[in-house]
Amino acid sequence: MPSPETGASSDAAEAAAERVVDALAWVHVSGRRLLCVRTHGRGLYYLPGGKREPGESDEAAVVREAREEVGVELRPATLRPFAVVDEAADGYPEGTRVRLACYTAEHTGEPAAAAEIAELAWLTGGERDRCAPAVRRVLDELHRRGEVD
Ligand SMILES: Nc1nc2c([nH]c(=O)n2[C@H]2C[C@H](O)[C@@H](COP(=O)(O)OP(=O)(O)OP(=O)(O)O)O2)c(=O)[nH]1
Repeated sequence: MPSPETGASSDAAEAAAERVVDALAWVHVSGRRLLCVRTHGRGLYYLPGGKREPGESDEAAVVREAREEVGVELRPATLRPFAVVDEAADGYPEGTRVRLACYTAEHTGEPAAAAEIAELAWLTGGERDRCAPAVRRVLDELHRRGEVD
């Protein structure tokens, strides 16, 4: 049976872990717009992505999430880190952050809503308010670089 001290510290570790959502996302621009997804039941747009499964690498996780959410195959050899964004997590209790490791990658297939995705949207910088905070940061950077309208 764990001692009270062990119990307390593991509770604290659990609480701390819950305040940061560690996730990955695929950044894909086409026609000067950023590919975004909206999950069923949510109002704001996300980047296609999600959390790693236990023991999964970033590369494997982003490839899997792109396949599950938008039905495309990323080419692992072309994965490049774009940015790691630390922002308020959407859909979690106040104070929760998302640490979103964003990657670009070439792909095959045409993005289409799959699994829990209600719809896709191709967004410009002017549509940033429709996005979760982490996506606003990515859109702002792409707009600043002149890659999205
Ligand atoms: N994919 C993604 N998640 C984001 C963004 N912004 C943001 O706050 N999040 C938060 C909300 C999501 O619930 C969480 C990502 O994890 P997820 O819940 O989609 O993960 P998952 O696909 O592994 O899903 P699950 O098994 O937990 O249902 O991060 C974003 O731009 N993209």
